[in-house]
Order: sequence, then structure tokens, then C-alpha cells
Amino acid sequence: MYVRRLELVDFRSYERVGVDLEPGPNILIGANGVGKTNLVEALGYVATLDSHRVATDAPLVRMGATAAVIRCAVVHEGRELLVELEIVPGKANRARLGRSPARRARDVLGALRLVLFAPEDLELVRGDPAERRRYLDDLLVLRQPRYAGVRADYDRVVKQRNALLRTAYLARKTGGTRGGDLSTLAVWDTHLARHGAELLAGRLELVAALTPHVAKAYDAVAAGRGAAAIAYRPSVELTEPTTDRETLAKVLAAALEEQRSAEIERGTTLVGPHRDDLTLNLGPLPAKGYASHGESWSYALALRLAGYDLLRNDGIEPVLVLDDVFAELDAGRRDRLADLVGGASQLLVTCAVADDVPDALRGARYEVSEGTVRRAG
Ligand SMILES: Nc1ncnc2c1ncn2[C@@H]1O[C@H](COP(=O)(O)OP(=O)(O)OP(=O)(O)O)[C@@H](O)[C@H]1O
Repeated sequence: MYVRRLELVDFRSYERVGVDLEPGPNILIGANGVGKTNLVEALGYVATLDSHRVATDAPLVRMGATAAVIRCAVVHEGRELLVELEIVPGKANRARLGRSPARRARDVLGALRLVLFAPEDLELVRGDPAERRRYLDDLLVLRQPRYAGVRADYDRVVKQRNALLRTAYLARKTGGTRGGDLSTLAVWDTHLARHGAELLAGRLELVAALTPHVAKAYDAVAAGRGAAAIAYRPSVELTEPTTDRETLAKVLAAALEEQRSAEIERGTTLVGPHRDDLTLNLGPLPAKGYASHGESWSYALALRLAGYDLLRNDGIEPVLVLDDVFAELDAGRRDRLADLVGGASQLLVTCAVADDVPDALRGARYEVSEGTVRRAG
């Protein structure tokens, strides 16, 4: 799979820009702050409907404009598909696939499979569990786009259930009775157990498939210095490993029952996949809190490369993006990374200094300067 052309209108710093890309390596070169990351962020958004840098859409729209458009032509197995997204902050995104309006924006998921590594990914190792849940869920959706619906359904149920618990909590706190009616809680428990089991099973299957790829990728990135192992840590106790949806739904339902009074006491949902984490170990120690800066950075890169490897193993050839990566590495690590990613069906690399990118990744070069992208050479 590769992106043949990318066009942006009022996205980030770009009023209007179009760039033709090539299969294989594409190196985007430009000084700090000229808009290199903005280009790859747009592609990441098409792949996940999310930015790797911001939680809300407003910063994605050029200052002074009301909406941004990302348009890209994706070639997969010899066929080209045009994907278009319009981002209007505060409103649902509008999407077009092959020039026809999509029913929902999330129908575009799967059209562009892309794995992006950026400096922000250090948070995968150092940040909150939410960062690692998002990593897993994004990868799950890239592998099996139907999980976008599962994730949305689950999030909706948690939100509704939390609103109900919160109202009851506030009613209790103020000594009133209005809004304290929890008679519908059982219905939400059933929904949460069903959608939660589906999401949990998907994540457990994903982690089982991903684990050897993480170990291999870390070994390659860090040149054999330390063994990386990941493990899924659910908020419910699983007496034996299972991905059977019915069993997981029963476990979740029982945990909700057990936590009922604590949940009413705290006014929030305390069990379910939204409270789970992915444990990252390096040798005998957890990476979070123990790994050095370099180790954490290598771990984050290994997580992304593992995802990329897994998708390739599944027969999906995703686009790979390395944003500002090579400047962080010494010559040995640069060459090793180039060896690992050199065969990508399409690789996009951003850098401020062209010499930081190993010669092995020679390919199409682009000069990025404020608001424009020009093919070099
Ligand atoms: N919504 C927006 N409207 C206008 N300009 C924006 C918007 N969002 C970001 N910018 C501008 O985009 C620029 C940052 O672009 P980007 O992050 O792509 O830089 P970069 O080339 O990757 O830089 P670096 O090499 O430092 O990582 C900044 O100058 C910022 O002010």
C-alpha cells in the first residue's frame, strides 16, 4: 500500500498544498517548524481519525479558517482509492470514499493502513495507561477495522453509565433523591459487559500476536541490550487466559456486581477495558519508572515497529512514517533502523538535516518550507 498523492486545504499551517509521493522511501527535509510533521500528521489522521499530537480537532484547522480538508489517493494492490476527510471542529467529520459520501467518517478506516512513530511516542512508555490503551486500540482497528465500531459502542456505554452513576453520587452527596434512580443501571451493566468483552477479547488476541514482534523489534533496535516483554493487565481478574467473549462478559458482569457499592460511592465505572493497561517490561523491571531515556525511546520505537511487523505478517503492507527519528540516533543505530525499515512499501521520513538519514534510505526527496513542498533533485 502507498499514498500516491496528498492534498491539504486549511490543515494546520497549510492554506493549500499538494504533493505527489512515491512508493519506497520519501524523505521530507526542512528547518524546524516549517510543517513537515503537519504533513504526516494529516496522513495519520486519515488512518486513525485521530492526531498523534492533540486530543481535539481545533488545532488541526488553520488559524482563521473554519474547516480543514485532507485528501489522499491511496494505491493498494494496483487499485487507487481517493479518501477525503473534512474536519470541522465541534462537529462530526465528513468523509468521502472514491468521491462518494461515506455514511460515517469511520467508514474510511482501513482505506489507509499507516504506522507512525513520532517523538510523542515516548509517552507510550512514560505516560498514563490511556496512552497504551490507545496504542492497542489504534492497532486493533488498523488490523480489523470493525473494532472501530466496538470501541465507539463501548465508549458510549461507559459515558452513559458514568453519567448515571455521577447523578446518583451527586444526589446522595446533597441528600436529595432526584436523579438518584439507579434502576436502569442493570441495563447498562449488560451493555458494558457485552461490548467490554468484545473489546477485551480483541485486545487480548492482539497482545498475544504482538508479543513476539515487540521482543524482536526491541532486540533489533537496541542491539540485543535487554529483553522487552509486554503483558496485558486487565482490571478484572482472569483466572485462566481466555478470549471467549461469553466467558469474558460473565467475568465483567460479576466484577460490576462486586464493585457496585464502590462505583456508587465514587460515581464512576471502576472495571472494564477503559481501566486496563499494557505492562512493558525490560528484563526483570518495568520500563515505566526504570528505563533510561534511551531505553524508553527504543521501547517506544519497538512498539511501533512491532505493530508494523504484525500488520505485514497479516499480509497488510502498511505505510510507515518515521517523524524526526534519525536525529536522535547514533550512526550504528541509524544504520540498523535503516536495515529494518528499508523494505517498506512506502516509508515517509521527516528530518531537519538530510545527512542524518542513512544513504540506504535513498529515495524521493522533498524540500519543505513554510506552506510549500517541493520535490528536490
Ligand atoms: N492550526 C494552525 N494554524 C496555523 N499554523 C499552525 C497551526 N498548527 C500548527 N501551526 C504551525 O505549524 C508549524 C509547526 O509545523 P510542524 O510541527 O509540522 O513543524 P516541523 O517542520 O515538523 O518542525 P520540527 O522539525 O521542529 O519538528 C508551527 O510554526 C505552527 O505555528
